[in-house]
Amino acid sequence: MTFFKRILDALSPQAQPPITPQETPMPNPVKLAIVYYSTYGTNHAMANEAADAARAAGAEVRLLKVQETAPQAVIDTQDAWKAQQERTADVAVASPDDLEWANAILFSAPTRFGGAASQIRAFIDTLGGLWGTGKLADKTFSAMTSAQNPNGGQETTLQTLYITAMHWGAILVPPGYTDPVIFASGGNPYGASVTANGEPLSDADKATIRHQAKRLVDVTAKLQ
Ligand SMILES: Cc1cc2nc3c(=O)[nH]c(=O)nc-3n(C[C@H](O)[C@H](O)[C@H](O)COP(=O)(O)O)c2cc1C
Repeated sequence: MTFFKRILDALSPQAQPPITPQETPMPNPVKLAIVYYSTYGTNHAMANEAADAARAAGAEVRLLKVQETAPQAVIDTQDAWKAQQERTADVAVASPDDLEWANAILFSAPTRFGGAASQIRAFIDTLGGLWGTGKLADKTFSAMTSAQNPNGGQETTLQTLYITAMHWGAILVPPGYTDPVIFASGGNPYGASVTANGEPLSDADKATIRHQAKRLVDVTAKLQ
């Protein structure tokens, strides 16, 4: 084989296997921790949708539920709550180590009387050690919520989660009005805000959640 033939062979299309986007590993993938609490399944579905979109955007994702704090005897009195607990028995429970690992964080929590469910606040209250050693600073952060009513307190829930993230020194990445899908799902610029009515997520809600998750990954990648 001549020298030139060897060069031509090496450059021929057959010598180079086609590279598909799935096969191209990101050199430095965004590490996203999606931390949710869900009594009945809405925020779990939101977290799943966000995880799917974030992975499609190239992120390495940990999908994590927070530890339930309600007594089992109380959960057992509600079939829907118990069913959700059983459905998600295999989902890993979030720990401070997961937030230390992540460089992007997405919270999803139900609205309770205008604030985030106490289960997610209880997880937040375990983060003092990380915060105290500066390990929560400089991570990107975004938040999602649901409430039974269209104006049942979603905005205050998201704002209080963002206030917490500001105490960490996080970089807030709300969706704002960066895409028309935000308007179609109610127009909340702070984050995806589902009206929890027992129905599956609407296409408009899914589109907003996917946009928010992808934007979080894209902005984090630019900052890396
Ligand atoms: C104790 C409690 C307080 C709630 N407070 C509100 C509220 O202030 N406004 C509202 O619209 N829905 C309220 N809800 C409804 C929850 O927001 C709803 O159940 C939740 O968004 C469903 O999310 P999940 O399916 O992920 O649990 C409340 C529910 C509970 C159990």
